[in-house]
Amino acid sequence: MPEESKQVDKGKGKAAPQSEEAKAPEKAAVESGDESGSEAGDGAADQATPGSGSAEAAAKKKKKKSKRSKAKQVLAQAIGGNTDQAIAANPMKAINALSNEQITEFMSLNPALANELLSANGSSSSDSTATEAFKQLSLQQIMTGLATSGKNRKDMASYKFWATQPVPQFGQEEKQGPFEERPLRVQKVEDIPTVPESLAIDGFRWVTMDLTDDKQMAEVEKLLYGHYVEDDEAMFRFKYSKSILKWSLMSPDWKKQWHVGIRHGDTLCAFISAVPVNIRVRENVLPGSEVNFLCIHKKLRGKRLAPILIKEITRVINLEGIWQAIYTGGIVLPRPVSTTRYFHRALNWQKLYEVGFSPCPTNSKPAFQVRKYKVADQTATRGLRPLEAKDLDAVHDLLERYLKRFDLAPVFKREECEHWFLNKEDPTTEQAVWSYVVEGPNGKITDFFSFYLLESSVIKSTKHSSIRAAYLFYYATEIGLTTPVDKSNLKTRLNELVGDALVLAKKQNFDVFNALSLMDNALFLEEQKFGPGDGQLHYYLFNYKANPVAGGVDAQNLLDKDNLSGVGFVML
Ligand SMILES: CCCCCCCCCCCCCC(=O)SCCNC(=O)CCNC(=O)[C@H](O)C(C)(C)COP(=O)(O)OP(=O)(O)OC[C@H]1O[C@@H](n2cnc3c(N)ncnc32)[C@H](O)[C@@H]1OP(=O)(O)O
Repeated sequence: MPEESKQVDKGKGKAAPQSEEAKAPEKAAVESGDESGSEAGDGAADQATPGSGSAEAAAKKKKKKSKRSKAKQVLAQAIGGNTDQAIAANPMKAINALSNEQITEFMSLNPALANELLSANGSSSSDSTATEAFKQLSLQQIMTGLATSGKNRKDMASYKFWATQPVPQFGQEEKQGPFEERPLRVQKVEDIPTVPESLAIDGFRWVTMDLTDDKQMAEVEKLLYGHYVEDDEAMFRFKYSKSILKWSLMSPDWKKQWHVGIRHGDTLCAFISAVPVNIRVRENVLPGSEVNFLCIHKKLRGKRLAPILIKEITRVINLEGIWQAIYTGGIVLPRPVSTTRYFHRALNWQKLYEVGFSPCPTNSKPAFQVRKYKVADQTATRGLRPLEAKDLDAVHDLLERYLKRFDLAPVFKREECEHWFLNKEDPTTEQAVWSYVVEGPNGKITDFFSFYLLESSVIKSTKHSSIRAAYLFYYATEIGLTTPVDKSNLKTRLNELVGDALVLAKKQNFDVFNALSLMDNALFLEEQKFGPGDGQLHYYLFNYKANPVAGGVDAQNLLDKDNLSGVGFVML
């Protein structure tokens, strides 16, 4: 495994320092085996579960069983007596009886039971150190683990809100191969309430944010700046500037009503948003929405405000006659349609090291790491240049054809391509997106790629206040469009293009280049020195039951270079 495997993943919902999994994938694979024993698998991870029914599977099952009973022994030792009865009688006591070491051991031996205990603990959690440590471990496991394979999720009864929503539920997986994909709930606009659910808490009120008003945009920026997604150790937090927010939240046909806030007095303390997008799931195109920027002020966490916000954004979207949505998250909810993994490529290794983002591998030295991540001074692809307005028709056409390679992808109109990819020179706003095309000798656009800026605040460093991260956005190349596709040629071309993207990002002073395991990325991530992060990004569809889509990683969470990914949707 690459030595940068300890790198903390700062992707959305991301998390704990990983390392063990990356250093010893075999070990992680065993530990992540389905402890429940009863479920044949759920969701996306079903795609690659070899060996079931074989002697190998029987041996695995036996090993799991023995781990499960070992885990119970740990618990039995701590609380004494009959473990099952003791847990049932008092789950809190069972948790509190474990020392931190025992918790660690228990978590690794039996994450499923650990999560069961945590769920049983529910909202009545006390502040005891053991419980907190346990909870922390469990959440890390949830956020970094192989979610859809069954153990890093709560049991369905604990998803009190999500159990009521039109999303595929855990425990109701189809075992019989591909099924007909369809909406889960059919409604009429006239049945949708025209007013929001009452907040019923003194001093709180619903607001529609007017993001054309600079002051209100600044309020959203401030809320996210202080309270949006952080890593587990609270070292980094996503930092969306006003110009990036404007780019994200005001795409073609955006609707003011879909920028929903809650105020306490005058203060904006919660937010959720959506923009319209056509979502293609295999052959069906759904007029849909992309939901993002769900954020609740830290002081209001754990009060079940998130379900209220989600219901409200659903209502305002439904009022437009739109019934489906796509959203992503680092946490496991019922039920991902796909699970992708974050990868990171250092561009300014020294800075990433100084802020604690990239550790120096034990067998290496900082100087070596700096050298390792040095990129060329100049790009190498002939005909490569920044995207211009005159290229938009060609890029629209090329991207449309390329995205057809994937099972889950947006269907962009030309004006959406313009919005998402064309940088409008404006000295008063920060540039959000960088796009490049390759123009052949005959003037034909043969390739296109883009990346966008997302900074993270560095919360605990005195030396640096933020990390400038480039995120790989959409790309397309004619070389991927031959019939049949020549994978080896595609791999060579993507390596050339992404190699140049790294050079361009470095010139723009980015510190790190991030990408997920989606699209055809498995063809270049390792070659371009991207290291696996510890975060996963789960893709969800609201009110649509779809067969799993390959996320570009296999059952061991390793890049799946053979099957690549069916995800062609890049979310901000
Ligand atoms: C057709 C139109 C449909 C439109 C809607 C489509 C769905 C859109 C869905 C939203 C897509 C958003 C995409 C993004 O923006 S992902 C980014 C999410 N934001 C952050 O991580 C920022 C920092 N964190 C926070 O602000 C809070 O912790 C949040 C707001 C995340 C939860 O606040 P809090 O910690 O105070 O929790 P609660 O007590 O109020 O509520 C607990 C309930 O909320 C469920 N929960 C927790 N986190 C998430 C999450 N990320 N997606 C969906 N549900 C989530 C949780 O399972 C539990 O339900 P259940 O387990 O009991 O069932």
